Amino acid sequence: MPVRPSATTAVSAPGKVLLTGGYLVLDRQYTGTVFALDARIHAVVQQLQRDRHRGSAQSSPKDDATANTGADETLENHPEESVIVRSPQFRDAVWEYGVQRCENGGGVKVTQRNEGPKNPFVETSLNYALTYISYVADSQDLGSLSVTILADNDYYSDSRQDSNIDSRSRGGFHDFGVTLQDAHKTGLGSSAALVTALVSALLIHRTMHPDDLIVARDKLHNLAQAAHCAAQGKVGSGFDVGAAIWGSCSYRRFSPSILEGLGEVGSSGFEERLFSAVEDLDSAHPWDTEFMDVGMKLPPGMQMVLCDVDCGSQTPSMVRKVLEWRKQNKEEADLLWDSLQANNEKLRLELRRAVHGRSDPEFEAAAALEIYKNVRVLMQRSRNYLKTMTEKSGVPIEPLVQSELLDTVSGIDGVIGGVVPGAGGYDAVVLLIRDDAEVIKKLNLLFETYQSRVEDDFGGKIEKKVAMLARVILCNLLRMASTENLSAPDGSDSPAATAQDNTTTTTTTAPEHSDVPAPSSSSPAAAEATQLAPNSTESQSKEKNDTEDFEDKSSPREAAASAAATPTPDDTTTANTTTTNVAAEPPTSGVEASEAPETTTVTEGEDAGPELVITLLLITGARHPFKIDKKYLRRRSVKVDNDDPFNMSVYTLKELIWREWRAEWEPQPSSPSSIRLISFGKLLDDKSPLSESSLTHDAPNVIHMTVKPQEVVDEEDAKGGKSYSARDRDASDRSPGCRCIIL
Ligand SMILES: Nc1ncnc2c1ncn2[C@@H]1O[C@H](COP(=O)(O)OP(=O)(O)O)[C@@H](O)[C@H]1O
Ligand SMILES: C[C@@](O)(CCOP(=O)(O)OP(=O)(O)O)CC(=O)O
Repeated sequence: MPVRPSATTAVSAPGKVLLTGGYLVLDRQYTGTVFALDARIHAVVQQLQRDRHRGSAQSSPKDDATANTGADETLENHPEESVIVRSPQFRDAVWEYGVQRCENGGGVKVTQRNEGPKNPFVETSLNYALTYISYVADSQDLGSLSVTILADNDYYSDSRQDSNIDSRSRGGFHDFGVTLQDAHKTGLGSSAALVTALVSALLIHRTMHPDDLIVARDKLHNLAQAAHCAAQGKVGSGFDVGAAIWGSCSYRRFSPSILEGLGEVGSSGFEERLFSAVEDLDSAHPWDTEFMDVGMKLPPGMQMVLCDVDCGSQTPSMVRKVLEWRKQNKEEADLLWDSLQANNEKLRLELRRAVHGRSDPEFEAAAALEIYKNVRVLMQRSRNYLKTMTEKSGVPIEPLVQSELLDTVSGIDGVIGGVVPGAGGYDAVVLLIRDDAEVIKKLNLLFETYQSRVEDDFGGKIEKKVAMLARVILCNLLRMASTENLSAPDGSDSPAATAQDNTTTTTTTAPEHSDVPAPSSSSPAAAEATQLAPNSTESQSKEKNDTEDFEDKSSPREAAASAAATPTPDDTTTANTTTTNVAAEPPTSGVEASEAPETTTVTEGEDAGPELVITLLLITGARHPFKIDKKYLRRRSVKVDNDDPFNMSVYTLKELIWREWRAEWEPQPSSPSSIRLISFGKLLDDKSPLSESSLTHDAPNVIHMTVKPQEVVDEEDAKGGKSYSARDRDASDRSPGCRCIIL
């Protein structure tokens, strides 16, 4: 019996640090400033194959993940569908689920088969993602799946760090040597990144093509929020899931009512309610999350350092207590909340001023110094308000031991300021420092011998300090990469390693980007690439005018686009000391610098006329600016009414792009019609004039560009331009291949 290789989909999502806005952000009246970090959680989903002739399922030798898990993944033992989830960095971290469909539209529910502790975040993610998938897919055959979760090392304090320093510096995934329950979290938001990566991987695996991830971000956000909220007991604002999808931003939460009526998985009609929530179809409760200043970064010359104090705090119980106090002391609390919000906003704007100022050559050193001074003062004020909140609510938000630590580090030359991030407590402190190795050295020296001397007001203790880092990610633009980086600790026979094998195999068919596995030309994969965006789920999703709500007109999509330089996972694990540098600006993709916009000097006296400025964003993350005006058009003999580029059709724009194709991009397609342009989540239609799209005159317009693989074009041609729907396929029909998307 032939054994077919499995498809593999890998998605990773970043962790977060809520610099300011803890507790405030739970209320829609206020916002939180969140930075996405270079520590990521990766979810690798593999299809396990079913032998239809015998009615049983079978995994290929490469798929067989039983070797080091103790779980029996041979599907012959489980004729019904099953999902096996493993976290190979932890002991006994295997969850084996049977999959059932509930009556009366109750959705899909998984039931843990093996003994051992439950994992509510994994279980809820599976329930929500599989319910959604089975609802939108015509085929009811979900197939059986193997899922591997891998977390970048900074998510957990490693008690065996010294002995593992080599593996840390190698950047591999640690084997933490303990159960998940015994692992010490560092507060980077493991559950939010896990849920986001997992539901996204599952959805992409079964319902969409990776290219469509860009346009599906809202949907993935909604599903991840719903799943995380349910698993977490509905206490959070969702800023962590928001950052996992959109990256660093100023976040305003969604109205809780959006998810209130969802009910439990299994309850009658759950699948329809979930679908409606994910697709944003309920006009009475539209999604109203706001992501402002997306792609926010730190000023050049500034770094962010997270110091893990390895103690831990219970955020949900702290939240409950603070909210209770606020309820009982409304006036006083409102005053405090308003003052803190105003201060936090000032801090954000000051950082922003520094970012924009420093990139201007006219910006003077004196101005930079003034901004740093202001940042320091504002961070100190933020701390004062949090201290008041601590005293009033009786919750250890900034307890004395943390105050002592922050005061001590603030005394170091080069430390601009520090706060307790998020809910505060004994998790971590976050510092803004001068981007200088000397400062890091001094911090490391301090931490080596640091001893707390105060008696804590809540009885807490700092037993141990690990200064550890997270580089701030500008934003989390869709990225495709190979899963080669995803090798589980020592696990050559783990699913992650299997994914690597598959990738290697698959990438041999990839003509251009070694990190973008191309579909095999002989497989239906090529068809997958074209069919998904316009299908049911996408077309039903409500199109938002992103710019409307955003303070500085930087919509998630625009800003996602501007984050072309998002580091790939291999950039993310370079820590080689206990303190890692936080780069203020991640390395750029290298294309941008050499690509100055086309400049067009207009003859004196001649009006340059309307001008269309575009930043073309490639799937690799590279950006290319275009400025199209009268002169540009004339030089290329392109005739357009009134020489107005907005009167060009989308197809003419494609032709221009095609004519100016860059060698460093992916291979030039055989015709402009293979180019797909996406603006504000909408595929631009060839025939429409640009004036009918959402492009504006007064800002660079970010347009995402993807190229249809040649096999797709050939297949479409053969079929008279028609592609079949993803819904028409079932699990086993999916093509072999491997894809990895970094959110
Ligand atoms: N690597 C992992 N593999 C599987 N589940 C994980 C992993 N990391 C975290 N989780 C899940 O997330 C939970 C921690 O979530 P939570 O308490 O909200 O902490 P955090 O603040 O890190 O999000 C764990 O109990 C587990 O259910
Ligand atoms: C209190 C909060 O406003 C911020 C909590 O931030 P943390 O970064 O402390 O979150 P956890 O990783 O879940 O502990 C709650 C919220 O907004 O969800």
